Amino acid sequence: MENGAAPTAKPVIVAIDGPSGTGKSSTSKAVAAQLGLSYLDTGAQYRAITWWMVTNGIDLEDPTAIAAVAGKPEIVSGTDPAAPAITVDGVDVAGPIRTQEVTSKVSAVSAVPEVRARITELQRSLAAAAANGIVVEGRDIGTTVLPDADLKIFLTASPEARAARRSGELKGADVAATREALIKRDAADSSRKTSPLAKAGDAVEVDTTELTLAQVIECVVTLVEEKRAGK
Ligand SMILES: Nc1ncnc2c1ncn2[C@@H]1O[C@H](COP(=O)(O)OP(=O)(O)O)[C@@H](O)[C@H]1O
Ligand SMILES: Nc1ccn([C@H]2C[C@H](O)[C@@H](COP(=O)(O)OP(=O)(O)O)O2)c(=O)n1
Repeated sequence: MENGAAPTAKPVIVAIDGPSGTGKSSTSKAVAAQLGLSYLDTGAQYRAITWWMVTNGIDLEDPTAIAAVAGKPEIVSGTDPAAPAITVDGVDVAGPIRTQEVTSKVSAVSAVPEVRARITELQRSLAAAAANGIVVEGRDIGTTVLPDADLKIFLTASPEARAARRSGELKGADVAATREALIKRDAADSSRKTSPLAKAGDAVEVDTTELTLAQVIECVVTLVEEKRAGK
C-alpha cells in the first residue's frame, strides 16, 4: 500500500427481499449500522408515492391515471441506517406513509410499470452512490433492481408469526384481521406482472419464524462477512 494507506474494502451490495413482517427493515437497518453500510427502505419509497397520489386525489382504481402522474412527485430517501428519512416535494412523510390508508393502497400503485420504472431508477442511483456499500430491502431487489448484488437474502416467516409481529406494532390491532390483510397484500405483490415479490434463484433463504431478531441480524452479518472474505 502506498503511503501506508489502509486498503479500502470494495463496496458491498446486499439485497434483502421477502414478504411483509419477515423482519426486512429491522434486520437491514441493524446490519447496515453494524457494518458501516448505507441502508435503503424501498417500501418507504412506494409508500411515499402512494401517499402523494392519495393526497392529490388521483383515482387509484385507474392504472392509466397513476401512470400519467408517476413522474411528478420528487421523492428523496436518506440512506443513514441511524436516521432513515423520506421526503416528498420537501415534505417529511416518514409518519404519514405508515397509515392504514396508504398500506391498503400501496400494492395497487406499486403494480403500475411507470411507477416501478421511476422508483427503480432512484434505487439504482442511490446504490451506486453508496461509498462503502448498501443494504437495500424490498420485494424485487435481488431479482430486478440489483441483480448483480454481492449477497441476496430472502426472509420468510409463517403468516402467524408475521401477523403477531405486525399487530404488536399497531397496538391493539386484531391478529386475525392483520393476518388476512398481510396475506392479501402479499398475494397482490406476488401476482403483479411487473417485477413481483419473488426469491432470486441465487438468494439465501432464511426462515425467521423461530429466530429472534438478534439471531437473524447475526446470521446476515456473518453471511456478509463471509462474502467479503471471499468464502
Ligand atoms: N425475528 C423476529 N422475531 C420477533 N420479532 C421480530 C423479528 N424480526 C422482526 N421483528 C419485529 O416484527 C416487526 C416487523 O418487522 P419489520 O422489520 O418491519 O418487517 P418487514 O420490513 O419485513 O415488514 C417489527 O416490530 C420488528 O421489531
Ligand atoms: N421493492 C419493493 C418494495 C415494496 N413494494 C411495495 C409492495 C409492498 O406491499 C409495499 C410496502 O412495502 P413495505 O416494505 O413498506 O411493507 P411492510 O413494511 O412489509 O408493511 O410496497 C414493492 O412493490 N417493491
